[in-house]
Amino acid sequence: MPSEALLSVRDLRISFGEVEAVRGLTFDVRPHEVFALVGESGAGKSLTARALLGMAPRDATVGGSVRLRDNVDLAAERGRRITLVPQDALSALSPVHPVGDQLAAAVRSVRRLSRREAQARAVAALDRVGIPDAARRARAYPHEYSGGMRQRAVIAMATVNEPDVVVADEPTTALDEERREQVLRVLAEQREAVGAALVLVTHDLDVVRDHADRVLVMYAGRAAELGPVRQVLGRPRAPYTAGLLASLPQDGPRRRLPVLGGTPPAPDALGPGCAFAPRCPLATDPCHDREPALQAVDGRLVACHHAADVPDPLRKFV
Ligand SMILES: Nc1ncnc2c1ncn2[C@@H]1O[C@H](COP(=O)(O)OP(=O)(O)OP(=O)(O)O)[C@@H](O)[C@H]1O
Repeated sequence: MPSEALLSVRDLRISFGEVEAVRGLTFDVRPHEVFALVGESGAGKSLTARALLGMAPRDATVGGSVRLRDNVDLAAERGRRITLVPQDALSALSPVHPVGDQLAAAVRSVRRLSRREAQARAVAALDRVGIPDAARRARAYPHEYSGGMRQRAVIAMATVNEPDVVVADEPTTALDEERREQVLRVLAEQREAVGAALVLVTHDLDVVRDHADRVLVMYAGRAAELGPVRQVLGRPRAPYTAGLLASLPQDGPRRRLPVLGGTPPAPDALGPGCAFAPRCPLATDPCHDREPALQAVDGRLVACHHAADVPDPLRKFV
């Protein structure tokens, strides 16, 4: 896998007034990889994902930098070299235009093509994502699509212009389990077909394990652990990652053990120490006093004073 970064994020900070919700993230997204952002609700995943597209909320102050290779302007490349698959497909589609017209408009926004040519590309894109009878369905409106079909249409929209990076923000949250798998499969197929990298935002470690190459585990707006999925999930070095892993079902997809007690802190209630310390079984005095820096341990980066002591999660934390 080429190591030159496609997208470089340096010391990304996103704040609302005095409150910092994303607190200094640094990472690269490499060509063709699937890079997962994982963490509990409120960790800052969506804010980070949006910042990658230059789409932070209006009232947010954004510090640090996000750069695409070649140093091009992110906002200008949104929809072209970097695209979004949002959580809620309806929000990405206009209710007043047929789906095919919306795709054709996306095509014509970056290529000089006739309406007919763009429409043909739109139908082909819908066909590729598995919309049955695509030529007819292209003339239908979003409300005439099922939830799974809408999400696939949004994937078609995000990949039709063959971007370098697709950012998918919890693309399957609104779907039932069967459709979830279908949509993830379609997303993987389309990403491969156009040769894009994928930034996949999820709170689900099963999805990370099955679909991602590298993972950034976020906690309270910071990186807890960052590295190849096999290393990070195979032998976590951040107690937070270990706790998340131990919460995975042991004998069936529906059972989640309540291993990680407590809830993440609100961004306006952080103390001087490690944000995870109040929930961490390994926490000692230094953890409450000073935030750990990211350090390289065992082929990944970890922010933990006890990175070297984190036990096998499934023995110790359950
Ligand atoms: N517009 C906003 N104004 C103020 N605070 C915000 C705003 N948007 C997000 N936040 C805060 O920033 C933090 C991170 O939010 P974000 O949506 O990125 O979390 P997340 O990890 O994506 O969670 P979820 O899985 O629930 O979507 C949260 O505490 C949230 O309350």
